Amino acid sequence: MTAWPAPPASGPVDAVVELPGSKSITNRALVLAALAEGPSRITGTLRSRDTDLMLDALAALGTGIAYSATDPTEVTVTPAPLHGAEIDCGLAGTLMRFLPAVAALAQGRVRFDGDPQARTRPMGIVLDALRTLGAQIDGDALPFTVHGTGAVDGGPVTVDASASSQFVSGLLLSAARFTAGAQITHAGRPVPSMPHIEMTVDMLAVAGVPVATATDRTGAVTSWSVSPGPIRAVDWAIEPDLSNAAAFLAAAAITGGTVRVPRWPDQTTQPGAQIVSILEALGCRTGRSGDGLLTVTGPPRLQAVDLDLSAVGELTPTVAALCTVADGTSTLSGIAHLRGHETDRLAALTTEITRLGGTCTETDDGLVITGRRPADLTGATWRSYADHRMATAGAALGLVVAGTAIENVETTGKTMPDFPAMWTAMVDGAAGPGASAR
Ligand SMILES: O=C(O)C1=C[C@@H](OP(=O)(O)O)[C@@H](O)[C@H](O)C1
Ligand SMILES: C=C(OP(=O)(O)O)C(=O)O
Repeated sequence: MTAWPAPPASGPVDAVVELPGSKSITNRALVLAALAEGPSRITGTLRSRDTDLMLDALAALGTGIAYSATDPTEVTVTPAPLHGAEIDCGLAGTLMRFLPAVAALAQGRVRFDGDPQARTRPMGIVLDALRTLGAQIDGDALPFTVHGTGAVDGGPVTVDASASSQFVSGLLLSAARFTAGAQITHAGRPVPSMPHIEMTVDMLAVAGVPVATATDRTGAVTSWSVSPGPIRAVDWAIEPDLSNAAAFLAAAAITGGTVRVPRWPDQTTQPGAQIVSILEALGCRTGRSGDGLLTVTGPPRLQAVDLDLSAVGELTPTVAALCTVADGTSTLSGIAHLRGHETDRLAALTTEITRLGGTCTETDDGLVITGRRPADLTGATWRSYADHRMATAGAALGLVVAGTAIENVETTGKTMPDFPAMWTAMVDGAAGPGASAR
């Protein structure tokens, strides 16, 4: 595979970028639809590797999946009795953490596996929790097998979700279908990516499943309780993916240009929405018009930031790329759990930023990055580590560091159907599916 020469920006970019649907909302909607009382129609479905693997997995388990003949983002999901299957999780956290509970509700043997890198992602906690709730499972990491009996007892369970919020979301999504529901208590260091649990709770509420929560002394939610009951069928309209939007908005920030994203939701549980305040802290101007058009304009020089990214860890590669060229030393903290993401993102970012001549060091729970002017950095081949967000972060630096090439840019297909074409269209106005230069 030859590396993709990241297009350099000849000046400030000026573009409108139309983003496909959210990975996190799509995969939650699909799971809820498969467990619902009747058929659900999903529009704006993200069609990418992570979501297509979810569609394939649910179909393999017996769920009816029908695609519109005219719109690939419109899918009708018809629940059916679930049976044994082979499930390929790829590298998707949302599959490996959301589907074991669904598999335990199936009748039959459900074998899970995924990419080589997926086998090292933390899984034991969610599998142990399911065993406590009555499921029979062989294994503690991918590959593992769930011996579904058609029912899960449910009840109280304590988990340490400090390595991933997905442990809690994965139990919550199926909990209403457990015989006794589930009462989940977190015990351990703080749970990262809390907005993603709020997204799960919010979507369950829309599907008629209330989640009762309780907080600890610091005010952090540490327990979630779901009573047994039906999951309502819902016609879901998926919002644009704001975490993927962040990569494109970074192009405005890093080139001193302007990028506009239509359909920016007014209210959302997507943590990616926080990129707006992060870009403001870096020195960008932002604005939102009444029709939902978000505009971000970059400054002549970005300024360093000191940010706790624990709630929005998936934005880290994008933010780290911007800090690499910001004026001053930035500290990004609260993100030790990124060592268990698609790759060890703290190590990967440190290695690749250093490769370009930047200064980045790892701390216990984050990164310290001393910015350089782009002219003081040197183009090189930026490695992706099969991580879509590493690839897009490298592309952002490639706008201003001539000679940057991205190894395995195809890995962006995990959550973006056609990133290279969209990115190129944003930079130079060539025809692309979702981006255009103004
Ligand atoms: O539930 C979800 O959709 C996600 C939760 C988060 O995982 P972690 O809590 O493991 O960071 C996030 O990083 C991931 O991209 C998507
Ligand atoms: C951590 C991420 O993905 P996953 O859903 O595979 O955990 C991500 O998309 O940044």
